[in-house]
Amino acid sequence: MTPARKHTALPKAQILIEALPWLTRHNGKTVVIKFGGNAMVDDELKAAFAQDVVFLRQAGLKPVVVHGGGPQISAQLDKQGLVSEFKAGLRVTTPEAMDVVRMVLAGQVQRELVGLLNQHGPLAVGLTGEDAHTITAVQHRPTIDGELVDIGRVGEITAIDTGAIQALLDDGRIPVVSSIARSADDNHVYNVNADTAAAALAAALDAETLMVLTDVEGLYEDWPHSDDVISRLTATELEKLLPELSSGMVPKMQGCLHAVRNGVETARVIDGRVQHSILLEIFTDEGIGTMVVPDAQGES
Ligand SMILES: Nc1ncnc2c1ncn2[C@@H]1O[C@H](COP(=O)(O)OP(=O)(O)O)[C@@H](O)[C@H]1O
Ligand SMILES: CC(=O)N[C@@H](CCC(=O)OP(=O)(O)O)C(=O)O
Repeated sequence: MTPARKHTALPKAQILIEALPWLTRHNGKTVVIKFGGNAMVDDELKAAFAQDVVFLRQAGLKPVVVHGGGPQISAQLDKQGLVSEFKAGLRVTTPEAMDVVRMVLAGQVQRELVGLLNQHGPLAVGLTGEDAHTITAVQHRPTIDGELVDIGRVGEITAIDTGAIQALLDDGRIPVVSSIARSADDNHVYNVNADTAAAALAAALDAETLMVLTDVEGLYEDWPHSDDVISRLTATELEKLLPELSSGMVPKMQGCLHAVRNGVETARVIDGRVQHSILLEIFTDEGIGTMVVPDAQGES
């Protein structure tokens, strides 16, 4: 090897070797990654996301992707002249809107991500929560100002069957899940918030990590007045903060709390607009977003 090649090879080898403790720690572990619709900013970012997920798979982890698509659904509803309204952070979903939600999530967003992942080999398989009874739900009726409100075909998860996802993982595949659920009697399909679906899947799969990629750096301490990110908080600290949160952060942080209270070791909210944020989060010390951890033993 010429001295010049040695010069460039050494730093590369050092970078690889620095990842060794993380590779060892995460080997064989399941990681649920939620890719938010707002984080799917452009084609380059989506391609980088696919590379990261494939990298995790080739490094011996078991990634499961759950994707969102809120802005993409809103754009399609708009195009079809259907009104789009959110109550308690959830989309009011009429039967016509449900058709659009299903078409956009399963037919467009999921297909695109599966296609990007499969540019690296026959790895990704798409499914919705309807497939193999993966996600079962009942109609969700949120309480707003003390009253139960009907927001249409929005689902509250009652059961998760991890069989199909587990079989795909055992076969070395990367499941890509759309957040649509079925009712137990199979007469209805439901629109489920993708953060909620990702958290429920992470808990049911006994995942090591839930990673939520969004369009902010993490959970801001005093949003929208300051951009100080809370880098780490325990389940109890997060629980106290929940009533103060608004809009898209509510299902995200509720999901993180559910995950760490149900066996997931860490739940993280990170900036999906930063290329390769997943790799930084998993393989380095430079965690860049908000990390939620279970309470220390004896604390609650
Ligand atoms: N405390 C907070 N910290 C950060 N973002 C917040 C906070 N409270 C509300 N938000 C809003 O939540 C949004 C992220 O949620 P959402 O729009 O549902 O994204 P996604 O499509 O990734 O699920 C942010 O863009 C921000 O506008
Ligand atoms: C019930 C409900 O609100 N469902 C969401 C499902 C998609 C989603 O959650 O996408 P993001 O993660 O990109 O926000 C919706 O209809 O927008």
